[in-house]
Amino acid sequence: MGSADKKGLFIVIEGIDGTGKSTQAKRLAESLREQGETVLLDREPSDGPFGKILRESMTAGRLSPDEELELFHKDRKQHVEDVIQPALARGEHVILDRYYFSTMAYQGARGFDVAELRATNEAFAPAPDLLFILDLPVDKALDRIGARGDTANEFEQRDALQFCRDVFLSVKDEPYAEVIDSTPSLDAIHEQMKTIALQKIKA
Ligand SMILES: Nc1ncnc2c1ncn2[C@@H]1O[C@H](COP(=O)(O)OP(=O)(O)O)[C@@H](O)[C@H]1O
Ligand SMILES: Cc1cn([C@H]2C[C@H](O)[C@@H](COP(=O)(O)OP(=O)(O)O)O2)c(=O)[nH]c1=O
Repeated sequence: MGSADKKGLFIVIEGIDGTGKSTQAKRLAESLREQGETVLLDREPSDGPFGKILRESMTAGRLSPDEELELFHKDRKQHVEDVIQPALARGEHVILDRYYFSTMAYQGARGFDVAELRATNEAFAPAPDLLFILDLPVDKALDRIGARGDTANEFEQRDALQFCRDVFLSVKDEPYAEVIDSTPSLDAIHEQMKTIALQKIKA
């Protein structure tokens, strides 16, 4: 398949659990397709072999930090080479629900150096053209996913999610980053993201 004369737009949506990433990613893909755009909607961990092992580990029992990080990198390398870059080259827009900023956040929360994680990933994973950072106070996000567990777990979970929220916000000054306050309604947020994405596509 030859490459298109214009590369697709690489759009990434990040944020802590419960900020609305999956919901908004689907809505945005639908809206862009209604505008006649060709869109690949995807996620990380991916549906590839390494991503499957990672997803299984989320219910079967978390892997060690080192094993988990290695798998996220293997998953992303394969995902970038086999899925993301070929789609962009065909002129398709890619909307990705989580990317290496989640590695910086969640594996950073497990003790890895955030700047090092960023450098390692950017050595093989292209920066997005547009990064939506969905932002919400941790307690509101937890309410949305009904994840108010027992107090011990909750405090630990809240601390980790606050760390993740701060990591996502740490890249807000990048030219490709847009922080989206995720307090308003689903529809209001969708309209905001659709407007920004269409402006970039038409530019
Ligand atoms: N802006 C919003 N207002 C109210 N509820 C929301 C909003 N965005 C998402 N939700 C709800 O919060 C929950 C988590 O949404 P989801 O898209 O799965 O978040 P994420 O993928 O970031 O974990 C879902 O029940 C969804 O309907
Ligand atoms: C992409 C990525 C996800 N994750 C974590 C975040 C999520 O808790 C988990 C699975 O992602 P996801 O399916 O998006 O979970 P949720 O819908 O609950 O947000 O994987 C990492 O730890 N590192 C990464 O690099």
